[in-house]
Amino acid sequence: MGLLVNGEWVDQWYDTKKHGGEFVRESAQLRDWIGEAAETGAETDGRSYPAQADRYHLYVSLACPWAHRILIMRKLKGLESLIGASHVSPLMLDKGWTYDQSEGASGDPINHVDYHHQLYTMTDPAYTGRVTVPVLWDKQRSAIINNESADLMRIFNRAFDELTGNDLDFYPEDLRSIIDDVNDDVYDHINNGVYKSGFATEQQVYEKHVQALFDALDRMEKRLSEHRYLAGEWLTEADIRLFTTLIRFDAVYYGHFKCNFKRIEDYPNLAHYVRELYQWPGIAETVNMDHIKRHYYYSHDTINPTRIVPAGPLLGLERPHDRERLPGQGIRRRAS
Ligand SMILES: N[C@@H](CCC(=O)N[C@@H](CS)C(=O)NCC(=O)O)C(=O)O
Repeated sequence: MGLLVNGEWVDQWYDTKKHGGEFVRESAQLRDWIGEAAETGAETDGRSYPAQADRYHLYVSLACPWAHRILIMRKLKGLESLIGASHVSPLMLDKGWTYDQSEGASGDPINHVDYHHQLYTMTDPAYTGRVTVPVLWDKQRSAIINNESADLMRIFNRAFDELTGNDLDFYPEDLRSIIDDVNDDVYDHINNGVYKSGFATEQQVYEKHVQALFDALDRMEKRLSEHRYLAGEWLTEADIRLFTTLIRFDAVYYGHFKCNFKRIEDYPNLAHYVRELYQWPGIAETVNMDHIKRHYYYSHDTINPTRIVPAGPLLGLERPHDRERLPGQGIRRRAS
C-alpha cells in the first residue's frame, strides 16, 4: 500500500507515528459534480458536468465499505445500464489497488490501466495524496470527476433521474437535518471508528476509539429499537452508510480490527436491521464476502502477518428478521 507524491508511486503504510499512534484519514481531493449541486443539498465549489448516459464509469473495490455505498446507490437508482463499473483485486499490496484479473479484479476495459494510481496521474500528472476507491471517471475528459463516496451518493441520488425515470429519494429535504446528524455520528465513530481502532499503533489510542465505537453502536441500537430506519419510517442514505460497516463487522472488524466488545449479532436490533437491509431487493448482489475477507486479512500484513484468512463466521444473513414490528414506508419517492 502506498500513495502518490508528485505523481510518483511511493510504497508506504499509514504514518501513525506522526499523530501519536492515530490513524488520520485524508480528505478526498477531487470534488467535481454532475448536475445541479444545490438541488442535491450539496455545497461545492467544484465544476459541474452534465448527466449523460454512458459518459461516466465507476471504479470500485468490492471489499471497501466506502465504495460499497456507491454500488448500492447505483443498483437502487437503476444506474447500472448508464454507468459501467470495474472492480479492483481484493489484494492491495505494494502497488496499491490493481486491475489484475488473475487476482480477482474485473480488469479495466475503459483505460486499460494495471494500477488504480494510474487513473489519478491521468487526471493530474503531479497528484500528491492517497489513491482511494471509489472514483467516478469521466470518459469524455479522461479524468476522475470525484473520489468522495459521500458526494457520489448524492450525485447518484439526483443527477440522472431524468434519464432513468427513477425518483427514489435517499436524502429527502424534510429529513436532511436528522440524516446529517446521524451521518456525522456514524461516520466519525462507526464507519471511520473501526479504522481508527484497527489501525491505531498505541494501546490507549486503540482503547479510546474502540470505546467510542461501541458507545455509538449502543446509540444506534437504541434508535433502531424505536424506529425501523435511522431517520424514522423511511429508508435513507443514512441506512446505506451504516449498513456497509455493519455487514463487514462480525466477519472482519471484530477480529482483524479488534473491535470485539460485542458482535453485531449480539445486538437484537442491529442484527435484525442488517438482515433486513441485506435482504432488500438488489442489496445482497452488492455484497461480496470473499473480497471483503481476503482484502482485509491479506492486505494488512502489519496487522495479520501470516495472511491467513479466517474460515468463519457463518453469518446467516438470510435468516428472517423482525423489523416489520416497527412502522416503515420503504424508500421515499421525490414526487410524494
Ligand atoms: N473519503 C473516501 C475514502 C475512501 C477510502 O479510504 N477507500 C479505501 C478503501 S476501503 C482506500 O482506497 N484506501 C487506500 C489508501 O488509503 O491508500 C471516500 O469515502 O470515498
